[in-house]
Amino acid sequence: MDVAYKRRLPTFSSYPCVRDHTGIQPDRKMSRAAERLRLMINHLDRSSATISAVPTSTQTFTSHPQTLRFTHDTGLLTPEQRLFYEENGFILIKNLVSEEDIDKFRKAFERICRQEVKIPGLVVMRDVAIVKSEFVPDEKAVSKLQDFQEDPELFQYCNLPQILNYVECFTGPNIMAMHTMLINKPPDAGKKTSRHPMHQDLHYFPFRPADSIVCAWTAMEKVDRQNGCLVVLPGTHTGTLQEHDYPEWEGGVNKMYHGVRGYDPKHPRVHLEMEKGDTVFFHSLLIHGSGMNRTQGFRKAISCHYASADCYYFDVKGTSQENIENEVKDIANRKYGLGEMTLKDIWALRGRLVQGERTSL
Ligand SMILES: CC(C)CC(=O)SCCNC(=O)CCNC(=O)[C@H](O)C(C)(C)COP(=O)(O)OP(=O)(O)OC[C@H]1O[C@@H](n2cnc3c(N)ncnc32)[C@H](O)[C@@H]1OP(=O)(O)O
Ligand SMILES: Nc1ncnc2c1ncn2[C@@H]1O[C@H](COP(=O)(O)OP(=O)(O)OP(=O)(O)O)[C@@H](O)[C@H]1O
Ligand SMILES: O=C(O)CCC(=O)C(=O)O
Ligand SMILES: [Fe+2]
Ligand SMILES: [Mg+2]
Repeated sequence: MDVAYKRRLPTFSSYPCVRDHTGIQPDRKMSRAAERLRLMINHLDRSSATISAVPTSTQTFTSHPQTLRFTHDTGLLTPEQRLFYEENGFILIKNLVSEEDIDKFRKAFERICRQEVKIPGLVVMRDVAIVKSEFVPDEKAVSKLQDFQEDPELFQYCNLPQILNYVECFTGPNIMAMHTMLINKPPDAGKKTSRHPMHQDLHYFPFRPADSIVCAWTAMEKVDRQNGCLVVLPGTHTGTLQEHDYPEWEGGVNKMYHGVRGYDPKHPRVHLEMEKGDTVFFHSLLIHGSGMNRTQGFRKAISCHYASADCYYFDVKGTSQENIENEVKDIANRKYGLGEMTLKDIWALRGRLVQGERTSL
């Protein structure tokens, strides 16, 4: 862990993830402070939980009221886990997706790469470093799949009950799967194009509120600093959406891989090293990216962005998101001849209800 981040951490001694920054040990013994917090939270109203005292250490309590703004009480998250997400904007759950499921997703991915199946709406991306070379129908040519909502096997990921149980803690009970990806980060070809610049996913979404949008990202194999694990800037979910643009990287940047403008590489960051099946849930404003893949393997992860079905669309014209909208529109026009379709129509067609009622999105 970065030393700078360690210094920033609160002194709350039972703070989850402090020591290994990789996850919660659900069976870790709760401290007295956390137990008191749990009792307090139990007395609170579900939707507008307000706690009148928050432990800043095992001994002392501040008198400042704090609102639990980012999490819902569904009975699943422990008080420590809720506080962790509230403060950091992400939470890592170990061993959430089974080996069998992941192997099934991997096989489905390979069939798509070999072009044995054709999935409507699916986007197959190649890394910018190899995009001009001859195409071979092999997983080595594919850096990412996007929009697999019409693939019955891959889409099972978005419906996994153990994932949805966590998602509900951030979105509430009506849940839409809005955006799906299988990322196959290739071995870096020497130009660092396998990196994903630091960004906020909200930049891509024409719907709100930001607090009701969460990403589930599951490692399909061991991911570490060597093969380019996720890198997050803890606490940045409490800020606002920043301007995004292509980073000025000598070796080139992948299409639509915008990064936050003026990214400060000295900002404290946390590398999320994960085992196969571990899953991180993170807020749509959390600044994150991933480093280059220094191995010869293709680093695989599967993810879904969920939003509360109660979210609403808005017109991004005149906002910082206009640049990405123009790129998306350009591509959609070239591919499908967009015609009268708006960005909102495209998202509404792509989104799938996975729990509860489709109230708005
Ligand atoms: C929260 C979430 C949304 C965050 C993110 O996912 S950030 C990244 C989002 N990225 C995307 O949505 C990218 C989606 N990708 C795509 O739509 C496609 O892969 C395309 C970039 C349009 C390429 O489509 P494809 O069917 O392969 O079309 P073509 O082979 O005719 O290529 C069209 C022009 O695009 C270029 N291209 C293809 N792949 C890349 C690349 N990786 N980086 C940079 N440029 C690329 C390609 O060279 C071609 O350019 P020209 O020859 O027309 O100049
Ligand atoms: N100018 C930039 N704009 C946006 N994001 C950037 C910029 N420079 C680097 N990043 C991102 O910062 C993160 C860390 O970059 P780096 O290449 O150092 O990753 P790393 O290899 O995981 O770290 P390390 O080399 O310390 O192991 C990556 O997500 C990278 O894409
Ligand atoms: O898997 C990764 O490298 C991160 C991908 C990501 O953050 C994204 O596509 O939005
Ligand atoms: Fe992202
Ligand atoms: Mg580095």
